[in-house]
Formats: sequence, structure tokens, C-alpha cells
Amino acid sequence: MKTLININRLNLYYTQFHALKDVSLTIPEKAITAFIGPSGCGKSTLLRTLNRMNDMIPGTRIEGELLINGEDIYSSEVEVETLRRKIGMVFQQPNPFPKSIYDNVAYGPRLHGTTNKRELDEIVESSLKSAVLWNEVKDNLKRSALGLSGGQQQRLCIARAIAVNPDILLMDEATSALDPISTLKIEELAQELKDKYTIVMVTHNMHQAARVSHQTVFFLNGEVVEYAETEKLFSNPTDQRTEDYITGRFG
Ligand SMILES: Nc1ncnc2c1ncn2[C@@H]1O[C@H](COP(=O)(O)OP(=O)(O)OP(=O)(O)O)[C@@H](O)[C@H]1O
Repeated sequence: MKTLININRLNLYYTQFHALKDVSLTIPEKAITAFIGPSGCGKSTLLRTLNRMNDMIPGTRIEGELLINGEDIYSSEVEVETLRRKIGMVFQQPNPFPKSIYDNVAYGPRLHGTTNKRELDEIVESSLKSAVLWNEVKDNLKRSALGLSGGQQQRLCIARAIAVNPDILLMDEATSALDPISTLKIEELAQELKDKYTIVMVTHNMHQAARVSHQTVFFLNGEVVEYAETEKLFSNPTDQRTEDYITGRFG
């Protein structure tokens, strides 16, 4: 499997607080990588370094190297806007815009200069189909996105993210606010999307990581304790701390 993301000795500080400690990690292309670990261990922080969302938090300092496709995304030549266009993100709480379903999905393509109605129609349809939402909304595209259920809203947010054709999809506990059936739908959707996108997901739910991911990364106190193919990490972890965590002895 080809490596897409290469992280070398990454350290991140929130002012004085050392939140990521010497993190080294590779993330394979077109597969799902799950970040697990107890609350506050740095999962979301590392996820946010991948699209430079942490840049927006004052006092954040980063050392080390983070390569995507061989390019250091923290180099001064990288334009953050261009980088973020290639990296979609879905959050814990579905956050559709207070606009129609259609306008939510068309938002990114319009921002990037697509104005042709037929082209936009096609992008909206194909993105909603990819997000397995099309059949539920195709007759109501002009309705407000806020009228959808939580699970539908989250699939709409995924459609919105993929409408600009990113390389990477980041999911930060994207199912933790959803009911079990909606959660299952998003998990199934992630399985389908991984053939086209590299997915990195933070999850509180170890079973979810075990169910859907190819690779799992276990964090503790800002460090990566261990990362491995999911099957290996859950059946035969190398580190005692991983074993303690996955068997429920802490966290
Ligand atoms: N903006 C910030 N300023 C200062 N400290 C922060 C900031 N964001 C996060 N932290 C701290 O950094 C550490 C890692 O936080 P992070 O949100 O990455 O953990 P997490 O593993 O994703 O946790 P959770 O599972 O609870 O979301 C925590 O101790 C947190 O308090």
C-alpha cells in the first residue's frame, strides 16, 4: 500500500503545553486510518495538523516534518487555501450551512469558480450519490438542509466535503453525535469512500476503529504508543499500554 502521509518527529505546543510529542507515523493512501486513545491524548490535535487547522489557534507552535505526497505542508511555499482544498473535513456535530441541500453541496465548487448550472447539477448529484444520500433528497434539493435528520445532515456534510474532489477526508468523531443506525450508515459510507479517498478518522469508539479501519494508531499523553494494521493492533499489540487500553483496563 502506498504511503500518502509521512510524519516525522512532529512536536506541537499550545503555548507552553506540549500536546504532541515526537510523533512519527505513516498513513497509507486510499485506506482508512483510525486514531484511538483516551480523552485529551492528542488525536484531534494531530488530525488538525494535517490540514493546518491548528494555524488558527494562537500560540500554537510546530516542530518536525509533515509530508503529504512528499511535500512538506508546513514549508513557507505552501498555500494553506490550496492545501485545504485537497483535504475535506467532517466534524462531530453535523454543521450544514443554513441553505438548501443543493446549495450546501454546490458551495465549494462555486467558491472555486464553477458557475455552469449543468456542471453544478452533475457535481451535486454525484456527490450526493457518493454520500448515499441522493435517493432520500433528490426530490427536495431546494429544501433547507437544517430540516434533515442528524444522520442525513452528516452525510450531507460528507457530500459537501467530497464535492470539491479532495484527496483526503478527515473525520473528527463524525458519528459520536449520531444514533446507531446513522452511525452504521456512515461507517458503510466510509468503507465505500476509501476506494477514492484517503480517510483519517478520530474515534472514541474502539469497536468502530476495529470495524472499519485498515490501520489504527493508539495515542497516550500526546505520544503515539503504537500503530499497526488494525487486525494486528487489536489481536496482538506490541506494547503493554496498547493491550491495557484495548482490553478496557484504562480510558
Ligand atoms: N486550543 C488549545 N489550547 C490549549 N490546549 C489545548 C487546545 N486544544 C487542545 N488542547 C489540549 O491538548 C491536549 C490534546 O487535546 P486533543 O483535543 O487533541 O485530544 P483528543 O485526544 O482529541 O481528546 P478528545 O478525545 O477528548 O477529543 C489536551 O490536553 C487538550 O486539553
